[in-house]
Amino acid sequence: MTIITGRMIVSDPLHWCGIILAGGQSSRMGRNKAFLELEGKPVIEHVIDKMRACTDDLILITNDPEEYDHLGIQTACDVFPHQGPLAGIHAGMKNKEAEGYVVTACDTPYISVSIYQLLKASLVDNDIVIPTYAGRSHPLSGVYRRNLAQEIECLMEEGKRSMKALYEEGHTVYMDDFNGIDTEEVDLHFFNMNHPEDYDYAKSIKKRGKEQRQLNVNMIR
Ligand SMILES: Nc1nc2c(ncn2[C@@H]2O[C@H](COP(=O)(O)OP(=O)(O)OP(=O)(O)O)[C@@H](O)[C@H]2O)c(=O)[nH]1
Repeated sequence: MTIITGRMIVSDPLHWCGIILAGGQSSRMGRNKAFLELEGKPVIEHVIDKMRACTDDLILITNDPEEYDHLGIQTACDVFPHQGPLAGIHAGMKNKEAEGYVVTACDTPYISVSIYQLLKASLVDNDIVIPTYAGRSHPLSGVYRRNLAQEIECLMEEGKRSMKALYEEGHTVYMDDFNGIDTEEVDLHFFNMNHPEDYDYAKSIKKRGKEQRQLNVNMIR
């Protein structure tokens, strides 16, 4: 894949697959978060569009694949159902061959292609690159190397579901400097929707003018 940065075009040696995690319960939202409408289309379509712009291939991991048929992208089910996001990453790696994986949740309408490009560029000498923001690490916005697939399978078999357990299995680095990316774009990248109020907030973001927007950090993961 070719990456266009602010100043130059660089050739990316890795083949990248995007893994969209959509196997959760959406219990706090009370309905499937992926299909909430924002700006005339469901959140999942916003996510797919952004992921297409920074990967060579895509897979969506859900336990209800028929619901996503009409989107025209490959889907697969968790091999370890209802075990959380790490199981979704496992299923993505199992079903799609790639050298690097870009992960996202299905409830993040405003993810930033530029942030993912920075994370990808940092994977070269590492196995995992995790962004940190507002004092927290965000593994569901991370990038991962294929060589972790076996370790993830072992963790799942041992019933270890924590993303942090995975960090110890490879060379993990954290990124908190988003190098020239607009602060609002960074804020929005880490915005996700868990509760109906988060959805209301998401709808209000684009209605308000840029200068009036004040992202409520408490609403971020
Ligand atoms: N494939 C897969 N994805 C999951 C699983 N659990 C959560 N996710 C996804 O991970 C992301 C973050 O999930 P959460 O918001 O923490 O959990 P959720 O189950 O979607 O929502 P709640 O039921 O309200 O906790 C979402 O995109 C979920 O769809 C799982 O077991 N398998």
